[in-house]
Amino acid sequence: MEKTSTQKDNEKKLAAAAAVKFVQEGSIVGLGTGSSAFYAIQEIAALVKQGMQIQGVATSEQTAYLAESLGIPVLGFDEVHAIDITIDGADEFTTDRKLIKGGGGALFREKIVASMSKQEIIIADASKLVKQLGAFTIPIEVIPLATNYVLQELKLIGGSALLRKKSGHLFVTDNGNHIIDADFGLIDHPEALAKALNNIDGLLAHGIFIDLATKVIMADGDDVVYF
Ligand SMILES: O=C[C@H](O)[C@H](O)[C@H](O)COP(=O)(O)O
Repeated sequence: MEKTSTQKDNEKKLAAAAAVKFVQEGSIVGLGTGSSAFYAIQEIAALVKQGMQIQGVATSEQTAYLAESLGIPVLGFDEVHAIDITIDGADEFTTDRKLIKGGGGALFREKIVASMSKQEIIIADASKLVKQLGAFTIPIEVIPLATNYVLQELKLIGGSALLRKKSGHLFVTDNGNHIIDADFGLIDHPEALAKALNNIDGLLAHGIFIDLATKVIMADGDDVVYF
């Protein structure tokens, strides 16, 4: 039976609390984007209130605003060279920690932050666990002038692709770009697809994350499972 949104929220909260236990005094912490990361940010803010020295790096403008409003000092990308630990969500993950991210359109900054992080912890409710990636379409950030070219190239490699809209207008990312949601069906070879996508000019980033997550923490009911 499909869990209610309250049950899913409880799982997100539980996973977030488990992840925040890995945050240490003096850390630079990557702050994810989305409804799961929201709970981690609340927990991190509570640590800051208790006097723990933590500085954040935000994966989106929305997260930067939330973190600052909760009292977490936020550093700019130009102020950091490495991030100790990042806590972020995902749209899908497999037990070998391959992910699809970017449902909220924050994938580019999320990928940069993940790449800069010594530990990238993904938190998720149990609905995000899949045997094979691809039921969730792959978000792709595209430089606006290259949109038609990238749409054509995606078709050539077998994807059906749609430009994301929000309230009737093209979705614009924090970086001033657009998002294409590409459907390749269930993905047999995520590494090969990630490589093919990386080769398309004008495609800034895609939501397949491989070899970036060092841990996935999933809550299923009251149980916390580590991958
Ligand atoms: O762009 C958004 C991010 O990749 C999110 O981490 C992802 O969409 C999961 O979000 P949520 O925790 O709200 O399901």
